[in-house]
Amino acid sequence: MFLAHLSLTHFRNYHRLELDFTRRLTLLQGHNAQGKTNLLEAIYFLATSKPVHALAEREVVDWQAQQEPIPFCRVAARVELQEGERPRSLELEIILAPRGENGHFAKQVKINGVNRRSLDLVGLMRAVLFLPEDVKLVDGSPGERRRYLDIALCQIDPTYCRALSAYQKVLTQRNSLLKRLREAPGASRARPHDPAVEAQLSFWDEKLAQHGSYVVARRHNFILALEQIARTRHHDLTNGLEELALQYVPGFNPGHLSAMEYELLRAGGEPSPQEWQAIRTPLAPQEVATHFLAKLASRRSRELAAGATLYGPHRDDFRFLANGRDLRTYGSRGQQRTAALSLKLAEVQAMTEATGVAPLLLLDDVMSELDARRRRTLLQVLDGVAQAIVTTTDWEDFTPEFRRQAQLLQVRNGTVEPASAGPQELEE
Ligand SMILES: Nc1ncnc2c1ncn2[C@@H]1O[C@H](COP(=O)(O)OP(=O)(O)OP(=O)(O)O)[C@@H](O)[C@H]1O
Repeated sequence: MFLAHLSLTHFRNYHRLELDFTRRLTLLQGHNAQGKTNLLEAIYFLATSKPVHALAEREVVDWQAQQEPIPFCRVAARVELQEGERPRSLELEIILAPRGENGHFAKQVKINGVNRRSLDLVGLMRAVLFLPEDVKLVDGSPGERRRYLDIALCQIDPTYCRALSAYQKVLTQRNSLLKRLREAPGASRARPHDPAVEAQLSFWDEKLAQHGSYVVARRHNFILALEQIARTRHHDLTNGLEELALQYVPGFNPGHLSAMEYELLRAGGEPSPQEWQAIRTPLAPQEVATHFLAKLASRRSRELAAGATLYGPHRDDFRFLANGRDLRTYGSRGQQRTAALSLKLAEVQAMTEATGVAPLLLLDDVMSELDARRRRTLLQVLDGVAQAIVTTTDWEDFTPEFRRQAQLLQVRNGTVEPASAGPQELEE
């Protein structure tokens, strides 16, 4: 995968940008608030069709352009998806509703000039993005971690993307049915045994289990694959001091654990080697579906009383453990950041193994937070990636050797120029 050209119009602080990428490694230098993150965000937006921050879609349109009668922004790229393949053009536009009609926008996707759905864009130009705030993956809410898994898996597996979207629709329908039933007069006494109610709920249970079981099995198996790679990365980054483990905590027991093992997992207890073995058993969707349906059937009264779906992948989470301790609770800021970086580096390899094509790696200001050893290890890792675009405020964060190999660009107030006067060492 090679991103050859990027074109931006009215994207955040880029009024207009045409930029060629000429090398495997690109280093973008700029002072604070010049547009380095925005440029990476634009590339990631095109790869995933999702803004970096949930619900931020309309915010990406340049503030100045928002004064125009029909404000819009456009991100386009020319990409070689496979080596030797003809480059494809990908294009994403956000068009805001005319002023006064607040909140509405349209999203338009074109692939090779032809209108397509947003979903068709996902998985073409695959990318992995690391931002300083990714520490939230470790210490933030479960929703942040689920969003991370969904974006990563959608880029790898279109079936996952469809199952997830179907699951979310079914969940909304099922929730509104449960809410209606709870609010109906005499609900708590009569409803659970009403055959019409039973039939309706069974219908939605089937659908929920059908789509949700694929989501659960895929998330579980993906975390197992990520863990294997992340453990090595983390071992290298921490000079062998920390052993990283990832622990998927599904919203119900999908069948690979005993009731006690599952309770221990949810409570965050320290598993024994045998329990770890059980936790790391791969899952098949059919097996998960059976357990999901049984859970829903046995908890029907509870869900009717709550008026909402209480079990399923919308309640999933996962944990980062270093030497057996949960980093969310016990990790220092630096430990949490390193664990998030290990995860992202693992994602690059997992994605390459799953699809046969290496994704684009986007690293925002990654060096400033790492100690000298971690920086050296990261540079070694970058040596092996297919294409990486990396930002920095300071050239000196990167070795002269790295800078010699990289395309050097300077970002200044929404413009990008080749770095004319390179750093001193390079001129020697
Ligand atoms: N929709 C928008 N329209 C115009 N400008 C925007 C928009 N959104 C953000 N900006 C501005 O873009 C500028 C550059 O932001 P960006 O996060 O890319 O900086 P950066 O170069 O990565 O800086 P730092 O090194 O501080 O992280 C900021 O001043 C920000 O206020």
